[in-house]
Amino acid sequence: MFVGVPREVKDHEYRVALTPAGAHELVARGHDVVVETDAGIGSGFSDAAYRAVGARTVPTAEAVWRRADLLLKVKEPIAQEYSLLRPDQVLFTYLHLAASQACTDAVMNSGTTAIAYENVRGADGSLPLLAPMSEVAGKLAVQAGAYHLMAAGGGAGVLLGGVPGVRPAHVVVIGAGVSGTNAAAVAVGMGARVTILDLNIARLREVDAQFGGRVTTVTSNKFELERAVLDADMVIGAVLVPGAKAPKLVSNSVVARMKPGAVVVDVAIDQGGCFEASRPTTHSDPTYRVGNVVFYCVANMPGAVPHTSTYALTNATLPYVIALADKGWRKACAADPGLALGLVTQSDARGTRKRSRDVASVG
Ligand SMILES: NC(=O)C1=CN([C@@H]2O[C@H](COP(=O)(O)OP(=O)(O)OC[C@H]3O[C@@H](n4cnc5c(N)ncnc54)[C@H](O)[C@@H]3O)[C@@H](O)[C@H]2O)C=CC1
Ligand SMILES: CC(=O)C(=O)O
Ligand SMILES: [Mg+2]
Repeated sequence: MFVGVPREVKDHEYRVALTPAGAHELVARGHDVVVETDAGIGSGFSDAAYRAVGARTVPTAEAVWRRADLLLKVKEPIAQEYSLLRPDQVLFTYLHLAASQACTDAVMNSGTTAIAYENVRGADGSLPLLAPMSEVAGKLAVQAGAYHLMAAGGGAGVLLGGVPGVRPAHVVVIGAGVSGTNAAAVAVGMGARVTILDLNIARLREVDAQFGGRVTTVTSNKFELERAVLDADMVIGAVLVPGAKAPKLVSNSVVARMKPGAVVVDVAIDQGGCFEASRPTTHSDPTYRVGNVVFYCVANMPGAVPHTSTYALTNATLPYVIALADKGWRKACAADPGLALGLVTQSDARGTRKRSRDVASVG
């Protein structure tokens, strides 16, 4: 099978979907690997490193998309890539269709068979291809939020950990899943006072045990959410309803009453964000203000630390890539129902059909 890896084109996106080690594995199994020139450079992999393991490098994205039976990406296709989507190809990448009608239309109309990383499930119901990037984004959320909480970063000028005699910042995390608990760990490590909210009490029990009482856990409801957000110096949005748009949990009227100079980091922005005022931003221009509150809503946060993120992502994706390349998507999905859950569009004799699960969630 021809496996293609184009260079990522989203703003400041330096990850790549396959490492030279992954290419080596595929070539050893008899597959042809085609990588766009400089696709790996942002993650520290030269073209020569890919060629050394038997992959070919080609100068244009068009050449990769044209040849590949299995097209590996990191981020969803953006407008300049829509015309490259085609039938008779399997696209394996993050898609986040619930947040983008334009991308949904492009993928559906192209006739491609698309499998979304973020929808693939492990046997235990976990999200094995989302988790590594949620770990990265959760940790980065506090790092980015702490920067923007400084006066020069647009925030109130509060040091996360405080100093003896001065209160630390209050960091509120909405969602106690993978990104939320990783954010809490870094915030605790930096000396902040941390509150974490979730609907899932069993999950809060685990978090309480994990942090030995160092984090305040609160069952999420409108009243408690408002109370926590109004007292926060930093709020991290880390909720997920898999396959659906993020629920809008914090209204503009609550934001208007937040502390001046508070910072919101809405990690859940790739599913639409959990604040009414959230809209996607880029690493080039990561923040905007809503009244006196700074919003940071970068939809590809892990792209900023590609030397970490590319390894973390491809460690998780490679077994699935191998299954898709060795067996083809139909047999691979039949053998692994968790992979089949990632299938969002499929090409058949009558054209592409959209799976109903995601149709419902496009808002
Ligand atoms: N911006 C970026 O660069 C990145 C964004 N993400 C996104 O971060 C979000 C979170 O992902 P994970 O942490 O992996 O999800 P997760 O599934 O591990 O955790 C989500 C948590 O949210 C909770 N939740 C759902 N609805 C809630 C509500 N109404 N109130 C309170 N809690 C609620 C769930 O019970 C769960 O514990 C996803 O949208 C994911 O795509 C992930 C990586 C990078
Ligand atoms: C999960 C995701 O969208 C990212 O890593 O950019
Ligand atoms: Mg994203």
